[in-house]
Amino acid sequence: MRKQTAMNRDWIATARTLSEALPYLQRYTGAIVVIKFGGHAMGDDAEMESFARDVVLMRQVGVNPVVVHGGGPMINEMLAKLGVVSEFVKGKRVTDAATVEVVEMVLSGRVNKRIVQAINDQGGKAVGLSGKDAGLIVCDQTDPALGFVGTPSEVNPLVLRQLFEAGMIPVVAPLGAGHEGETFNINGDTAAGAIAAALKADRLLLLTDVAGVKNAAGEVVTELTPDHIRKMTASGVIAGGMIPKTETALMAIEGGVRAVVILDGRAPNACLLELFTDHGAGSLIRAPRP
Ligand SMILES: Nc1ncnc2c1ncn2[C@@H]1O[C@H](COP(=O)(O)OP(=O)(O)O)[C@@H](O)[C@H]1O
Ligand SMILES: CC(=O)N[C@@H](CCC(=O)OP(=O)(O)O)C(=O)O
Repeated sequence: MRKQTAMNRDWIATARTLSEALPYLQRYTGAIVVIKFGGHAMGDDAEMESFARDVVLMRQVGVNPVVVHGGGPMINEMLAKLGVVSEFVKGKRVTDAATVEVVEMVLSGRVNKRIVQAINDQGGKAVGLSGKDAGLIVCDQTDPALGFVGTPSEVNPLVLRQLFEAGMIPVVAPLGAGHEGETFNINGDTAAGAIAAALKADRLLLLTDVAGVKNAAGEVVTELTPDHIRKMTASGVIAGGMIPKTETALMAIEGGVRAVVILDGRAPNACLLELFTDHGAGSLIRAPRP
């Protein structure tokens, strides 16, 4: 008789996880999942590789993933080398004409190409672009006090749909074009939300460096409604970089996205856990069920 060793018990658990994934794989076939990959979630090469594998696996099982990335820490690093200090107001960088040039160079150059390369190294076909390509994101100025910071006013996702049809994975840098030919710096969460709403995505995953949205006691809240978010923001429990994320979640849900999840992108296989297992991860935000 065959004995169950500790090792083959592990294999049985792995097989069970794969089998349990079936209903989720079926649910997400053909689904559009927009993933915001924040600068703080990018971490080291091993974390980047794990993220890229998850994205390639999603595509392999029939999901249409779109990666929209940030890169705030990488912009800070470059600005520091150039001796420029930048200020944030409610999570958005005050961006003058010289700063927007650095922002575009870092986001469309170093950060975008690192992600594209990581996905392609895992056997995916990633295509890097920014919101300025093919009229993807047209912006209005958010507030004159913030300089070249844009709020998406028009999103034309045709180029993304064409890339899906060709089996490719779009990787989008959060920049937009103004009506006068200006380049606008868009907060990565805002850009991801606008793209998710234009695509009426099934899921928007906002990957960051905390396990989810925390309450006043510091515990992660696993399910939130727009109303909870408004109360937690008014009381100051949601602050700093979490504000653009939760604002984005509200906007995306109003715009027709089915649900938004804020989760820790540094946790191994965070996206797969969220999409394909019973466990979920992070904080799920959706409109209350009628
Ligand atoms: N209620 C909250 N729950 C969780 N994080 C919060 C909350 N309020 C503020 N934060 C802060 O928001 C940060 C995430 O935003 P940010 O640093 O801009 O992330 P990213 O670079 O991934 O976009 C967290 O690291 C945390 O310090
Ligand atoms: C207007 C604005 O603040 N733009 C952001 C764009 C990058 C970003 O959003 O990066 P993370 O997601 O890594 O924070 C910035 O300049 O830092």
